[in-house]
Amino acid sequence: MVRIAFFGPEGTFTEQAARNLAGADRLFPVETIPAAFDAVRSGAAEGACVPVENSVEGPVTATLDSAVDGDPLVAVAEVLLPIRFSVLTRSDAPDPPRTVASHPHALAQVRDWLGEHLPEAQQLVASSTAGAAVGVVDGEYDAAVVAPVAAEHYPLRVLATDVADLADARTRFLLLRKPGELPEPTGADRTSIVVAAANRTGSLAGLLAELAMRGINLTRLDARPVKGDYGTYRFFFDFEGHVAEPRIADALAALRRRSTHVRFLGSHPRADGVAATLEAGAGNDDFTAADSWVEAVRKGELA
Ligand SMILES: O=C(O)C(=O)Cc1ccccc1
Repeated sequence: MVRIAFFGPEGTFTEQAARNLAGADRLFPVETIPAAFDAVRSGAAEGACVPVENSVEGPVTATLDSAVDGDPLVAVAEVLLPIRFSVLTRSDAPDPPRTVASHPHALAQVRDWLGEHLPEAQQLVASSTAGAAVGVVDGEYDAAVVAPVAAEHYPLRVLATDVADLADARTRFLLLRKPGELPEPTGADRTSIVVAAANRTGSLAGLLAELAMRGINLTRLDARPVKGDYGTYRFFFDFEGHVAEPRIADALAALRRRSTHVRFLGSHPRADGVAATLEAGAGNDDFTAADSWVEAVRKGELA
């Protein structure tokens, strides 16, 4: 049976995302995001579900760092979840709670709500939202900010539901596998890569120009420091399109010529189904026709 590791424990938003992507039967929790990657790398799981970015806090840095730190994995699917929180407490905890714990991305998304409703509670960082719920059960914290589904997993009292500072907060999650057959292009795809840019004038601009010239629309750009090499960065690019399409393949080849450190992180359908923007001359047929023209020139058939 295909087993899918998710960033747990049970009751995280990532579990909800993994259910949407792969069904509920074959999932198992691991404690950290790097452990989810390692489960696939070691063969303990065939896939892993991890959060990658949210609309309030931005990138999930543990996911970006895990994508470059070991053997390559690729994203084959994604899901976008609207994020609203519940706040859970133990029935014998102080009222109001003196401490409230959660994943840092969750705390960032309920800062105003906590300021208004639990202004005295000390905010503590937990490994995940559900990890915070476990901490409340164990008496480590008084309250936890969690995914609504966590209330089904842990014997805790619901203090509040539907909590969110921003009404349309969303998080995007990825399903990762070892490199292999890629998902078919759909016309509404996303490609992800990570590139090491040299520390010299214009090197990032040069990488971006390769995409812009080919009419490729960027959907995300994040920088992460290269550990142990102060002042150097890797750049994570997400852009519209699939590596099976000539403009994307052409751009990847150009990036590869500019930087020997390019890692392909996957081409897969977008969860929001938004079709790729196609500039005039950047379609598959345009590339095929242009290649045929060059071929004819080479053969001396055209001038
Ligand atoms: O901790 C969780 O439940 C996660 O899956 C990570 C996360 C945290 C906050 C919002 C969305 C995802």
